[in-house]
Amino acid sequence: MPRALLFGAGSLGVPYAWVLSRAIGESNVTAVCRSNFDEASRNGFTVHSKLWGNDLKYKPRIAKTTAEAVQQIASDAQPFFDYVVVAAKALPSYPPITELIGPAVTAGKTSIVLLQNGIGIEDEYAERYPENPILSTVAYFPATQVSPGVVQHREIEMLHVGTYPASAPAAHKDAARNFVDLIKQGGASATLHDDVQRERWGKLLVNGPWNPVCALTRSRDRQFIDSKKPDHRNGEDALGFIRDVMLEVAAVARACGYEDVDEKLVDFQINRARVRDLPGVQPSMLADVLEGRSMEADAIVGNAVRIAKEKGVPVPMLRTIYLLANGLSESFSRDKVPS
Ligand SMILES: NC(=O)C1=CN([C@@H]2O[C@H](COP(=O)(O)OP(=O)(O)OC[C@H]3O[C@@H](n4cnc5c(N)ncnc54)[C@H](OP(=O)(O)O)[C@@H]3O)[C@@H](O)[C@H]2O)C=CC1
Ligand SMILES: CC(C)(CO)C(=O)C(=O)O
Repeated sequence: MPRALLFGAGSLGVPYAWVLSRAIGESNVTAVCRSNFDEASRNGFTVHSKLWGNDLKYKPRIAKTTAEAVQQIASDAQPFFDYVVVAAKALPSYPPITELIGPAVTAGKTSIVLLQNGIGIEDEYAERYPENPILSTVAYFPATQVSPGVVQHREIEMLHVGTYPASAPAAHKDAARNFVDLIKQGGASATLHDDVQRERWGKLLVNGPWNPVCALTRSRDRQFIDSKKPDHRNGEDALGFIRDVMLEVAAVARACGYEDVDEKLVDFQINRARVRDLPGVQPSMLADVLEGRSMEADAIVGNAVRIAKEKGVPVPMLRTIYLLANGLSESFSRDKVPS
């Protein structure tokens, strides 16, 4: 049976590790936990899902570090991990996540699965682990850890999976296919892509504007839409602004060769939020702001602004919300430094 290690046991990681535990058994899943270590060690995890059902409980192995996780399986018949699933936020840290997962990555054997939003996040893993399959994924899965080890999920579940880079060798392509099969065996939806970057850009249409705007306004998506409906006095409307930012992201995607990230896809993505019931979805960056935590400003917005600059695509609105979101995120770290 394959073995999987979860690094980042939070809103997204906990439900996907539940899916993996259904496919390979909870004893073959290990979760590295930080703030929810005590709770997870005592009671395991619980997922409440509008799609999969409430009170879904499971108890994988729990470790404080990847080194401890490796130690726990050292005397087993298969003493290595087939998958290291990274579902921590894509934030700069010291030491970096690429290094923290090191003890659990066996050269040529372990697939590193990036369960993270954003664009341009894979390079550091591909550089550090050139012999390992890097599986880049895009999750449509609105979820929030509501108390330690307990996650609430609503509305939609779909995982898009592909190798990084798209031109990876055949063995890496096989690893991506096997991972998709596991997710499906666990009862969730997954789609394999030859080039998953197109899906990353398609999702960035959503996260690029919604995550920072919801964080900056402390509003869920539908709440922000309702904050300013089209108005005869000044003609401004909140949803129209989001659409304009999405069009900037789409222009960058097209400059990278993804021609079908177009106005039609923008309208599809914008409609998903428009038809939601109040209060709407809480993007992960809003969850961070409400907890006073750093936000993925670079992974989700800054990298797109940088790529736009390289390609000569003007993105004035995206640049503005990037600088504001980055400033807000930095303020949380500043607050933590004793004066
Ligand atoms: N939430 C959502 O609805 C969705 C999120 N995403 C993306 O998924 C990724 C994960 O987001 P999300 O699940 O919301 O984030 P969360 O903050 O809910 O979870 C991240 C987890 O990673 C843990 N972690 C971070 N650093 C370390 C470390 N050094 N050692 C051990 N554990 C660590 C955190 O622990 P601690 O609690 O101690 O900080 C936390 O449990 C992000 O890229 C996000 O953009 C994508 C789609 C939907
Ligand atoms: C917007 C959402 C919830 C979509 O799944 C997401 O990706 C996030 O919270 O970062």
